Amino acid sequence: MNILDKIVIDKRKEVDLRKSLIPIHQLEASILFERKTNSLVQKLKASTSGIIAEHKRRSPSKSVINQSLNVQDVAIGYEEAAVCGMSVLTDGKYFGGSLDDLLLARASCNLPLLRKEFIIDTYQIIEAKAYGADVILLIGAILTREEIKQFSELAKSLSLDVLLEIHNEEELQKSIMPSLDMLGVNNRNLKTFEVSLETSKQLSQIIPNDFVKVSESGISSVEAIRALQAYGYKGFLIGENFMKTDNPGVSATEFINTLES
Ligand SMILES: O=C(O)c1ccccc1NCC(=O)[C@H](O)[C@H](O)COP(=O)(O)O
Repeated sequence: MNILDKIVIDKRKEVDLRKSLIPIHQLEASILFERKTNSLVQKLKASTSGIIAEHKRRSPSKSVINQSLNVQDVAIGYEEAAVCGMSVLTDGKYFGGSLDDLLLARASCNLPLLRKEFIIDTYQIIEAKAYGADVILLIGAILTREEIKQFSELAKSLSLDVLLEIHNEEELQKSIMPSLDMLGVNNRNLKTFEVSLETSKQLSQIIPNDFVKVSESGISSVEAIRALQAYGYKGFLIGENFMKTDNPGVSATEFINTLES
């Protein structure tokens, strides 16, 4: 069983519990649910750097990355760095995140916020909007085509952007549909945890140009971004490289300054 299978088994239990504690109508009545969202895809299209900076305390591949920072400071730092958007991991068991992290990030910055989660139920999309997200992630490896359609259409009806993540051609062919905004190629092999930017380079040729292309995971240098830009990538999701430092905002600022110089 790979790590995604394990995560999904736990996630189903977690979502069932959350549903029994907070009914959907309560989420829909929250102040944030009605707010106007901020589009990540528009920011990426207009940007020369395309950085989506992640808040990530730990992960299955790296265990501890940084447990000593608070999410508000990280969000403020990323906004000062002028990143295009912030990704907030909300999974607790494997990544040490929470929906409170999303709420605190929302209260601390005006960046487009991606709820980085293993979405397996429409309930989590309603939650994403109610806790301040502008974008949801859908993972091709854990969803059927019917689920991707249902989930992405619900997200669009709530004015949320949709980032669909793939690891290979099969997931891409299964998932392509007009209700997606961005196609993200994850460079991390979830069986071995090895990262290879070749995955993004190889899959770029078969991603239709209607979608903004995002490269995810294992990006730690400006040279890597320049190489990926040549393959049509407009977005770059970076977690560990910023979060392993004492000040992720400063690290992102230096990175973007180098990239744009
Ligand atoms: O990061 C992991 O170990 C991981 C394991 C299993 C499923 C997902 C995982 N990561 C989620 C992500 O997509 C990354 O946090 C994101 O792309 C940033 O990656 P990085 O820059 O390498 O921290």
